[in-house]
Amino acid sequence: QIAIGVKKEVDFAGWYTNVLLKSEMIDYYSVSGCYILKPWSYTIWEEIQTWFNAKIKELGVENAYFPMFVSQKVLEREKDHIEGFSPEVAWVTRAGSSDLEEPIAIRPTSETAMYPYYSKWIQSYRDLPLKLNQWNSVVRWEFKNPQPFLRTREFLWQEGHTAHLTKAEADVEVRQILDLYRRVYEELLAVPVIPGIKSEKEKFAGGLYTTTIEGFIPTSGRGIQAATSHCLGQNFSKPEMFDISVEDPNVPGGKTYVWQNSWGLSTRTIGVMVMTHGDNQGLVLPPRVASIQVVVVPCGITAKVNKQDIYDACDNLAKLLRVKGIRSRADLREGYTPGYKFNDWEQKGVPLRLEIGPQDLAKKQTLSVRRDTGVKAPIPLEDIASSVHDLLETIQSEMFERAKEGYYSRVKEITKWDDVVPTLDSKCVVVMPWCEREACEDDIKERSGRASEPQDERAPSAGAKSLAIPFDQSKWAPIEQGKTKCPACGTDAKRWTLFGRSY
Ligand SMILES: O=C1CCCN[C@@H]1CCCn1cnc2cc(F)c(F)cc2c1=O
Ligand SMILES: [Mg+2]
Repeated sequence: QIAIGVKKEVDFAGWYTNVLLKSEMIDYYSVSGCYILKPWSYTIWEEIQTWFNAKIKELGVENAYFPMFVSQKVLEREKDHIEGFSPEVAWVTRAGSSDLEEPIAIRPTSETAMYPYYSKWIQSYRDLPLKLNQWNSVVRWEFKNPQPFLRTREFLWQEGHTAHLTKAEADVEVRQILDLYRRVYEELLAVPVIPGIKSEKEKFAGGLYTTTIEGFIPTSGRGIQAATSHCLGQNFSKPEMFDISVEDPNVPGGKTYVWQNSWGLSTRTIGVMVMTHGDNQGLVLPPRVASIQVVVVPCGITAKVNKQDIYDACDNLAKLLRVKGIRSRADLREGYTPGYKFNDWEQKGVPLRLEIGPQDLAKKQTLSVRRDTGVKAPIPLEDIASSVHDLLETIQSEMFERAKEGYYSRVKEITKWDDVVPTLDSKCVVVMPWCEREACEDDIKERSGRASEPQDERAPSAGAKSLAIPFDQSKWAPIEQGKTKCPACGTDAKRWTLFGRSY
């Protein structure tokens, strides 16, 4: 079987779907914009779920499940919350041959499904904080061209919805969750992200503020929103919305509306990981989430050697590693050459291959081959489990270091407008001292839409939008309030802000 067939840097979109198909992560599905998640990708989602579930339960979050159907009058409770989104809402209008009395929406997110019941359940401040999460799928009938994991009409995610007595409590939790999201990317997927706050234009309009972790795909030079954690303020608890209030413990007879957060992380995680680490041989999996971390392959089988000895050695090695908690398999398939097997497992992104041939057996060693760098090194079978464990740790951290370099080397500090479009056209993101005025952001999007040199009209490069105002401003020179000017509009700059083309 040929390798991926297209090169990552030549045809990124084609490379991406080929990698997903040849590694058996997905299969296409008969409804457009939907994909089948096969075990090779679903096991990654399970790994993320296991880790994240344990962490949110430490924060006192409990899992629950709300129905996927939302009645029209509930979904459209607050016109302005929903109006921008209504084209994406999918509706059930018929059952069998009979039309429904009134259409029922399939949840695109669950605020409107959940909050009428938050109102019913939360009566006293003793009922706070209420912290529920659900693992489910949501449907958004997007019309932009779909991309597996990144933009699909149904996707898996978790959505957390919490209610607090005070803003201070809500503010703390927003950041606790955002940091868990950062850790999912950086510690499990070896993908670097930049945490920050969204601009007024980019935030969730129904909320008070949106915090985000921003990823970056060097091959396309585009930013990508990796996960979000919103403070909704009292926007959804106020009387004209869902009326979620408790008697105020500090004001006798007083009533206070609860402060809410909502936060989400989706299977977009998997797409970002594939794009970040994949190469022209296919998928490259971070060991931490690989369902098979080590594959052991018998080599050098000829008529002259005792095949069974080699097979037994491979089988025993794989078993020994499994006993030590390393997810390993021996590939003892008959009728396939070692080379065929190498290619197979390289396409599937298995982080480490161990070869055993007659010479290896004689020298009591195995030849290790790293998927991320291709580096080969003999390892003594003595103490093999701890050697392999250490090597997998090294692979994980070096994948992360390389991805960090790929991201941060493409974040360009800009203080003059003329450098913005050329920076975007060179597949980098801009970080600039920005005024944070919404009119300025609209202007930047407009002015950065046209590339600096005439481009193929069919694919005019989309304008830049603000990605995040990083929480950590210490990476750049302090902005002198009242002195440093916004390169786009010349008014006083407030904070360094990331701008870029994005998914
Ligand atoms: O982003 C999150 C995290 C998890 C919980 N929800 C929040 C806000 C979701 C914002 N959003 C995002 N997309 C939507 C699409 C729709 F079709 C629709 F009716 C509503 C929405 C919508 O409210
Ligand atoms: Mg959307």
